[in-house]
Amino acid sequence: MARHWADFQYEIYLNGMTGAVPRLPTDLSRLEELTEQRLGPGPVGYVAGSAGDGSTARANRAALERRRIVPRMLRDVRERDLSVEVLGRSLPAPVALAPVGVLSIMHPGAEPAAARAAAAQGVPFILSSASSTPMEEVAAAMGDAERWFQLYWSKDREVARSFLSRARAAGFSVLVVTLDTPLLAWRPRDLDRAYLPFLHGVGTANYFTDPAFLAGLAKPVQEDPNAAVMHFVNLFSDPGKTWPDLAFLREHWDGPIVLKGVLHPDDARLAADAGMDGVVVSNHGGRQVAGSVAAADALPRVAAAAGDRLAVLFDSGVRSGDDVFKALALGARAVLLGRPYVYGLGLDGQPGVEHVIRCLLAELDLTLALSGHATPATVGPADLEESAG
Ligand SMILES: Cc1cc2nc3c(=O)[nH]c(=O)nc-3n(C[C@H](O)[C@H](O)[C@H](O)COP(=O)(O)O)c2cc1C
Ligand SMILES: O=C(O)C(=O)c1ccccc1
Repeated sequence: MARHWADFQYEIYLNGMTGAVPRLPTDLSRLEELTEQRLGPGPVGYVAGSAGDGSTARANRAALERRRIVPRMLRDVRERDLSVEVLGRSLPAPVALAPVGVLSIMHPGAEPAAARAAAAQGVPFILSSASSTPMEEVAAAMGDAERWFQLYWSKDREVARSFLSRARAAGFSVLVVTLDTPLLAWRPRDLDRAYLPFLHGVGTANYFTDPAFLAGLAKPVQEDPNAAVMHFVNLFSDPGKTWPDLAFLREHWDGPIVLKGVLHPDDARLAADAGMDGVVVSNHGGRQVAGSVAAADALPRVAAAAGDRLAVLFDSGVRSGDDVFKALALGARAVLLGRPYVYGLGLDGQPGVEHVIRCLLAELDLTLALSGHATPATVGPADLEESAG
C-alpha cells in the first residue's frame, strides 16, 4: 500500500500528548523570516535574494495565489497514492529537491545533509554543479536513492566532459542542464553587500577536485586561491551556447536529460527536437531575468507545446502542498522544491530538511484528498479557477 503522507498530521498531534510541538513551523512560508532571525542577513540574503527589484519572485507567488482550487466531493479518497512516473522512474510523490549551490553557507552539513534527508524520505535530490561538497562525497551519502545531477555547462569542453563522466561514475542517472544562467543576473541585495559566496571559494568543490579544471590553472589552488576562483567565475557557464550544442550532451550522457529554465513554448519544441527528455519550467526563483514571466503563467503553454514528447517539471515559488497541486493542475508532472528546504537545512540540518519534505507532502496528500483526488493523475485544469485579483 502506498504511503499516506497525511499521517504526519496525527503523528504531530499524538506527540503533542506528551507536550512536544514541532521544532519548526509547519507553514513553510514562515521559514524565511525565522532563518533570517537565527542566521543573520548575509547568507539568508543570498538565498532569499533575487534579480532586480524582486518583482519576478513576487510574480511567481502571485501567479500561484491567483489560481484557486475548486474541490470536488464524494469521490472515495480512502486509498491514496501520490506516486508518479517521471523519466522512466517511479517517484513516491511528485516532488524532488531543486539544485541549490553553496549550501554550506546555511549549515555545515551542507549538501550531504540535504541529500540524506531526501534519501530518507525517498525523494530525488538534484545535486548542483556549484555544490560545496564534491559530487562523489554527496553520492556516497545518498545510499541507493535516486541521484540526479545538475550541470552548469562549462565553456571549457574538457571540464564539461569531466563533470559528466564523474557524475556517471558516481551513480547519477538523470542530468538536469540549467540554461537560464549563462551569466549571473543583476542581484541588488548581494551587490549592495558586495557578497558572493563563491568569491570566498564556497561552491567550487567540484571544480577544485577536477583534473580538467586544475589543468587550466597556472598555480595550485592553495598557492593562488584568488586566481582559482576567478578561473571558476570565468568558465562555470557559457553565454555562447546555442541549440545545436545540445548534441554534445546527448553524445556524452546516456541517461535522461532535462533542460532547466524553459519558459517559452518554442524552446520546449526545440528541446524535444534535440532529443531531450524533459524540461523544468522555471525562472530560477526570480533570480535571473528581472521582469520575467511568472513560472506558473508560463507552465500551461509549455506543457501544451511539450505534449507527450517531454516530461514537464516545474519550480519557482512553491511553498505549500496546495502550490504543488496547482502546478500539477497547470500541466507539471512533478515539482522541484527550492528555498523552503534550504531554510529547513539552515534551521535544523538534515532533520530540518526532512521536516520540510514531510510537511509539504502531508499537505499535498490532504489537498488532493479534500479536493476529491486519490492520485495526482486525475488532477487537471478543471480543478482550478483563476481569480481576477
Ligand atoms: C541560493 C540558491 C542557489 C541556487 N543554485 C542553483 C544552482 O546551483 N543550479 C541551478 O540550476 N539552480 C539553482 N538555484 C535555483 C533553484 O534550482 C530553483 O530553480 C529555485 O530555487 C526555485 O525557486 P524557489 O526557491 O523560489 O521556489 C538556486 C536557488 C537558490 C535560492
Ligand atoms: O545563485 C544562484 O542562483 C545560482 O544558480 C548559482 C550560480 C553559481 C554558483 C552558485 C549558485
